[in-house]
Amino acid sequence: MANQVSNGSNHVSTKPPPEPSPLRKAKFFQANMRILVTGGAGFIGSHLVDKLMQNEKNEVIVVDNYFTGSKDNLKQWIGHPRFELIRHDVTEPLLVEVDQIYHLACPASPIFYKYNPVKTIKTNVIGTLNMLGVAKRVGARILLTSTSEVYGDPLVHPQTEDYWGNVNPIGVRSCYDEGKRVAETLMFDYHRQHGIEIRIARIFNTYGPRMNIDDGRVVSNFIAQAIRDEPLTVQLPGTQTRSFCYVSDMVDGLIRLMEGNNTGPINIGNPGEFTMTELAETVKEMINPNVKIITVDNTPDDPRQRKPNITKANELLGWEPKIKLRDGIPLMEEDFRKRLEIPRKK
Ligand SMILES: NC(=O)c1ccc[n+]([C@@H]2O[C@H](COP(=O)([O-])OP(=O)(O)OC[C@H]3O[C@@H](n4cnc5c(N)ncnc54)[C@H](O)[C@@H]3O)[C@@H](O)[C@H]2O)c1
Ligand SMILES: O=c1ccn([C@@H]2O[C@H](COP(=O)(O)OP(=O)(O)O[C@H]3OC[C@@H](O)[C@H](O)[C@H]3O)[C@@H](O)[C@H]2O)c(=O)[nH]1
Repeated sequence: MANQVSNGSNHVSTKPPPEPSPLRKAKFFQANMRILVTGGAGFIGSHLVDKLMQNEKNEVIVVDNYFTGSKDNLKQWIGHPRFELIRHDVTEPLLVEVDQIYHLACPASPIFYKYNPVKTIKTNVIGTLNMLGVAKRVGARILLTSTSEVYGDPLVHPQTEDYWGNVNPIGVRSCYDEGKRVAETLMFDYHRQHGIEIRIARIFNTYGPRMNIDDGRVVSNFIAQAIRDEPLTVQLPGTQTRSFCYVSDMVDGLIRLMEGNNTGPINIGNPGEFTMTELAETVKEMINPNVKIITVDNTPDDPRQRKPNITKANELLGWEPKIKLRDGIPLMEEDFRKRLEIPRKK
């Protein structure tokens, strides 16, 4: 008889195996990895979302309160069947079922994180506790975007991950740097106490297209100033150094860390080190040789030097940055000119 299947016993079934749910054929059901990105409407977050969405097996949920981020950064994904955008503040509890969490939500520019310091520390502490709560409830792996600011004004140079830092606990930057240090502590306590799978990236200064034009960070400031024909404002003394990583390199490093087997903390940054005067001169030379460079007052506790040692990222993740500062600046200039509607002079 057709369709008869014997299982070796006396029982003979005439029924074919059940069809999978018709929902499985729907586009939104094909994902096999659901990923939460907090702060996904921001600068790094939106580039990370772009990369994650390129993989058809990923479904991405962004939560963001739009303090420094914007829906505009995600406009290409809004309405996509594998994408969801939720207006939500991470200081409030969240119930979602996900496999991975990239926890980025936190203002990153010193101007913005100092604007409401109590809110910044709540975001770092309560926000991270809430996201660890999600990870614990659903068994998700969670990656925290910590910062080179956990090294404070570093006395070890370049900075290695085993350096404990030199941080002012009561200064105007503490809401951010101490906030991130507590966030790292919470990550490790949840890991040790509850077995949560954690990943910690210590991100060094990152730049690229989509930064807010008036974000206040140095690369975006200098590029916007050069395009607008305004003096480049080097904060004194100008000899302080930073190391700048292009955003696509950063996103690559974050995904490698999430997918790999190491908890971190791992430095992710570009070791190319520049003084702020050198950066201003480079931007001037590349974008607007007629622009003036002026010096202005600095803010308290500005770190005097910063450069990542990336041996760990290299050995454990096979990662190293590819884009040099001189190759990244023109990519950012193009994006800023488009948004400012100021074309390059012929
Ligand atoms: N860009 C860098 O150079 C750098 C360096 C070190 C660490 N980081 C870290 O990387 C992450 C992303 O930085 P970025 O440069 O993209 O900054 P960003 O300000 O562009 O993005 C942060 C995002 O988080 C959102 N957000 C802030 N508070 C929130 C809250 N309470 N609830 C929900 N959403 C909230 C903002 O609206 C924004 O979309 C941050 O955690 C930052 O500390 C960045
Ligand atoms: O217009 C400006 C702005 C900034 N600066 C200088 O540029 C340097 C870098 O300042 P930024 O504001 O870009 O950034 P910072 O290095 O202070 O903090 C940064 O690094 C670590 C991250 O976690 C933070 O989120 C990020 O903003 C500082 O020495 C600052 O004094 C200028 O010289 N001119």
